[in-house]
Amino acid sequence: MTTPTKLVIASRESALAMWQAKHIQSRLQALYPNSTIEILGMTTTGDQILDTPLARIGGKGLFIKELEQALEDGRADLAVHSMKDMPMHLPEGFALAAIGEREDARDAFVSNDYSALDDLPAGSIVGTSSLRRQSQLQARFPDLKIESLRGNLQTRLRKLDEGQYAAIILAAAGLIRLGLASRIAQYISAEHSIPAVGQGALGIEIRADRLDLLPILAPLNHPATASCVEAERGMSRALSGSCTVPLGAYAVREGDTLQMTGFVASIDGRQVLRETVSGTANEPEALGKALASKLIAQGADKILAALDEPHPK
Ligand SMILES: NCc1[nH]cc(CCC(=O)O)c1CC(=O)O
Repeated sequence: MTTPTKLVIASRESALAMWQAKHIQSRLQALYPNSTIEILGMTTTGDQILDTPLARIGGKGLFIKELEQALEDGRADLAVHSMKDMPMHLPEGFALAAIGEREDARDAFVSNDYSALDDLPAGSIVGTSSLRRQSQLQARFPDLKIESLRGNLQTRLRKLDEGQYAAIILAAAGLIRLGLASRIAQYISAEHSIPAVGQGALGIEIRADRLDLLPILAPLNHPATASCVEAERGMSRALSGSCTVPLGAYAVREGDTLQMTGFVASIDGRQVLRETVSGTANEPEALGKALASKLIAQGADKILAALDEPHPK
């Protein structure tokens, strides 16, 4: 392997994306002290459309397309993403070079007035644009009112502080990384709110033909996290999941074994299917598929098909 003279990291410009890019920059700088490691910040379509629920604007690809363009043009060598924002199938010509160690994967309850979900009075307005969070929350608390909440982390916190919501639900990982863990009133257990596929993990994307980068980036891969996230993505792929369907999966690795829970729900949370599997960490994708098959046997395909039918508004 030749040590690179220069590496350019493409990143979105939100505070969290920049934290993630700088984290990878300092890891690379420590590995390759004689190289120049730069960050190329850019705005994506997903950052610009802030008033529409993600499920309606077509999902995850919107946050990564401009970064992939920079990889394509050679303006950047690698792009850093939250694995949660990565589509289940990368566009032709791109590949994941590494998956970094997972931060806390749980969802967080953030409120200025209440210290736990159980304390919210009936009718309270909770902000989230995630169908996954919405369906799991409504299943437990049918009397809460869910309202859309978009924007980067800072924007979402500001909207909470302005009083539009009694509480909001965010990924704990983002808050922790930005030094905002003190805003978390309650960590919601993965039992109660199964996290999004890949939540809390970072992905390093490259152009598929840049084989030269594989050995350079390999030390950034965290094998235990990678097997968990590949298993979760395997389930989602088998159910053709995107952020337009209420679905989640969470795998934990112990030794050579993965233990994994997944769910599929109707948006109102009235139907929630949940299954658990465990198996070898060597074949994570297959384990994810096995979990999907168990969910399909329970009727997951019918729930997902119903989501495709036109519904009001
Ligand atoms: N969808 C936006 C997004 N992408 C990644 C994170 C959080 C950090 C992570 O999962 O790595 C967030 C914010 C959130 O869900 O609150």
